[in-house]
Amino acid sequence: DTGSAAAIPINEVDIAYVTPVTIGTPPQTLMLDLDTGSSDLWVFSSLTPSNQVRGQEIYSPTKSSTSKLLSGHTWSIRYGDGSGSRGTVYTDNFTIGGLEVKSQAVQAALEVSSMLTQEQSLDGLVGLGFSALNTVRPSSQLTFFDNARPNLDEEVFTADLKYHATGSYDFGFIDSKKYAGNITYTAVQQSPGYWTHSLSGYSVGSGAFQASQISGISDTGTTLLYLPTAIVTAYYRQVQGAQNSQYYGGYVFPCSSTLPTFTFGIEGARFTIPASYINYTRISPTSTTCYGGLQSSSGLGINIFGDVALKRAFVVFSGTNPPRIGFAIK
Ligand SMILES: N[C@H]1[C@H](O)[C@@H](N2CCC[C@H]2CO)[C@@H]2OC[C@H]1O2
Repeated sequence: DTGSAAAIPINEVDIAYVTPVTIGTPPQTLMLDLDTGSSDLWVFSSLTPSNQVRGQEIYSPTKSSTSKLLSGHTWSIRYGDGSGSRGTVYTDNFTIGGLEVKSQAVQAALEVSSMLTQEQSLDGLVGLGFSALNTVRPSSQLTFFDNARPNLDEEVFTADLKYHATGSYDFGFIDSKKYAGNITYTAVQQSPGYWTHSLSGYSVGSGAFQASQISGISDTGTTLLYLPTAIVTAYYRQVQGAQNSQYYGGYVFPCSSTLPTFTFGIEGARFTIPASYINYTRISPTSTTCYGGLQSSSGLGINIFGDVALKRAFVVFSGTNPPRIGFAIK
């Protein structure tokens, strides 16, 4: 089997991407954030208090003839950005881009944080990290990818996220029309459950490439690129008027400043992020101060290769044994 579905930016600065999925019988369509940085599949639901729902589509298990309560099971998740949710668990038929998993664990939210209530275009998440991170208790549940794997033509899924445009996620096959040249693979450390791998180094603008193993996670659910402070300060030293603002919680600069590109290495391959991706957003609609798409990871305890980096490449998440991750120019 294979599947292929759109990855649609939810706002004009690509803060997150959503993908249409169907749940249950008859199918209920929700727009979910496919997130390689977590491993819970949870949705806004008929059980979510109405004052915590603001425009999201919801999953109603009672309207699905194939839903089953996973009795006695609960879940609770807290994300890196401070948002979170918790609830109960059903199994039901779940489809992404024509690929169906029967009795997928669908975690129905009983409570969501205010940040999630405010994200009106996001109806929930599909965790595509390793199942070891799943928070359902007393027995943890498998991700959509782990459930689908036995039926996939190839044990992979790919992410083709785009800058200010709709991209795609494919399951079970590698679409050679979506990239140029070769795919460069590198080893994944699957413990504790993220797609953890290393960059082989970086360069700022036309500067020399600094070879250095930088370990981090490729996370489609994180908007920006978070790297060690030394790298980030070297980058913003090249930006007129840049400063690390306590007030805005990161590097800001005059929107009119010229930004250098940023190149990261995967083994011997090089991926150059355009300055436009790093001139991420105005700090408010009328401001002339802009917030950077490259920020320091020092507060996170982990480096995160988020969408600002991933949207530069065609990325293959390979569930082979051992797992690996591949990057290609597109
Ligand atoms: N894996 C990420 C997750 O996808 C993010 N959000 C959690 C809930 C919605 C989603 C998109 O905003 C959050 O930022 C970092 C980490 O947690």
